[in-house]
Amino acid sequence: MTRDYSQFLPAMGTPLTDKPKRSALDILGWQPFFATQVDVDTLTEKPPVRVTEVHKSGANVRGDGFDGLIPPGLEIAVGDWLLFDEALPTHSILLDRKSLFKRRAAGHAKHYQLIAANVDTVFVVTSCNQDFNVARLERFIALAFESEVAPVIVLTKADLCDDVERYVQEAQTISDRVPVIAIDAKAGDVAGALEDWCAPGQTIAFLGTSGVGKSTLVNAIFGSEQAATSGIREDDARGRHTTTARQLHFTEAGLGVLDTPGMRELQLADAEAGIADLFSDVVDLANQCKFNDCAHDTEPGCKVRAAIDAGTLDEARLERYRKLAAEDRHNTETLAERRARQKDFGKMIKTVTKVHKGRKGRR
Ligand SMILES: Nc1nc2c(ncn2[C@@H]2O[C@H](COP(=O)(O)OP(=O)(O)OP(=O)(O)O)[C@@H](O)[C@H]2O)c(=O)[nH]1
Ligand SMILES: [Zn+2]
Repeated sequence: MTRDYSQFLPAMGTPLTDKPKRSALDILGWQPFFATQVDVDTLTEKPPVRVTEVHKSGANVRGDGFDGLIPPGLEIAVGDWLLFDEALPTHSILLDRKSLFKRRAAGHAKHYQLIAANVDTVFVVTSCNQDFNVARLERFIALAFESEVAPVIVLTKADLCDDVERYVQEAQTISDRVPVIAIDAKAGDVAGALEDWCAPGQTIAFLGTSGVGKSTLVNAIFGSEQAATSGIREDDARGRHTTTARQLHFTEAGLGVLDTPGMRELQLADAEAGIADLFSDVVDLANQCKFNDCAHDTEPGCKVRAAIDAGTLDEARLERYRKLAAEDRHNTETLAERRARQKDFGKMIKTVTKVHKGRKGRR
């Protein structure tokens, strides 16, 4: 008997070691973090779906063999995972988020707009030119830390710069937890440079000011697929208005790419933990100062000053930390809180003036 071994042999042109096939859910970014929140019975009853678009009129969700709209009513962000209740979609269960970008809603109340959930990596993009600004990079990185998303600094336009290494080195001083990549986003090997963070099942997003090359990077990642993707968006195949939609696109391999206008307007607010995380060296020193309310100015026993004098802490960095923390406090305060503080301050001034006058009178 002659057995047919051909099935064990690689077909022409395919690699010898075929990678295991990924499930539809894996390709949508299903990870152990989510799987451990569900038991098998629930999984079959309420299959997981990922939110790929959020509109005023509802959300688009995708799962294994499912791609459709659900009505509004759930507090969800693009990137969220739901245990889908097909009969009563608004009774779907929201799974715990790995990460969340949110934004202060307009108005005065402490209300948030959810921008994107379950992003794994955010590329903080700037260029090797006058756009490069350490304080701005720190702002974006503090935001990423606050949102529990791992940041990577991408320096574009390396092809137009004579001294790329200087930019790379300066970016590397920001945090030893943030990798730095310099690249020509237009003609370089973008997929290769970013591959460590772009495995199938991962979800990525981009932060950066206008013109630094975010779209160029996204186009490079999608390659020839992009034409089809943007074609659907522009034609608005389902007859909906999609310009302000928050969308999550997937490459054929299963990399989730978040393309949402809101990401570009992210403010620094409620980012105290993220800032403390990025400047943990300064915070640690400040905690060792002799006085709890040390202003790190001329106080005796100030560890921050001592570090500056010893050359282990950069004075400019301390100043940037102060500014960032102040910006965060300012944005975090509601208008009512600000008024109350100003009123308190006004009262204090009055009291101080009174006391002062009283003292004068006694003399
Ligand atoms: N030479 C060169 N040009 C680049 C590079 N990256 C981006 N560009 C160019 O810079 C311009 C702006 O790039 P975009 O990708 O549109 O920038 P963006 O960050 O998406 O800008 P917004 O959409 O306004 O937020 C385009 O003309 C790109 O071709 C690069 O690495 N090298
Ligand atoms: Zn101090």
